[in-house]
Amino acid sequence: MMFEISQRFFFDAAHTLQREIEAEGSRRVHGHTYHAEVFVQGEANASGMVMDLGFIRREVAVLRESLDHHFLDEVPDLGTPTLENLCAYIYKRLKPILPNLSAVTVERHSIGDKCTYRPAQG
Ligand SMILES: Nc1nc2c(c(=O)[nH]1)N=C([C@H](O)[C@H](O)COP(=O)(O)OP(=O)(O)OP(=O)(O)O)CN2
Ligand SMILES: [Zn+2]
Repeated sequence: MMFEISQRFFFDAAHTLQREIEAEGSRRVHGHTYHAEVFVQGEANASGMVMDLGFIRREVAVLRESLDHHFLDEVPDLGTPTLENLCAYIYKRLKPILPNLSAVTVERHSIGDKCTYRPAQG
């Protein structure tokens, strides 16, 4: 049987964003609380687990340090601090440690924005 387990976390960070609409506030330095979730797929092993969620939580905590209370415009390898690039950044950081990482979501609850990155199969 195939399962998908996940771990949620949040981080607070500042950024600027150049936009064609609603541009004024976005281009000034401002902050958000981002809510992220990482998903790992697989069969359950002899212990009845796809993977110990404690292991995922530990790796997420290390990754979180690179984002929480940071100015996202200056985070190396992130690029323009959009939800899309945050998903890609988290995926690229965790994939080598979590080979069965199947998706990453990042959202801003305050405004209802959400992005999901799920790599193409194959
Ligand atoms: N495809 C995307 N579109 C937009 C993104 C994105 O990441 N990907 N991001 C934004 C803005 O950052 C988002 O709408 C928030 O706007 P912002 O000016 O940063 O803040 P607000 O004051 O509008 O929201 P609060 O969270 O209430 O502060 C737009 N499009
Ligand atoms: Zn913003």
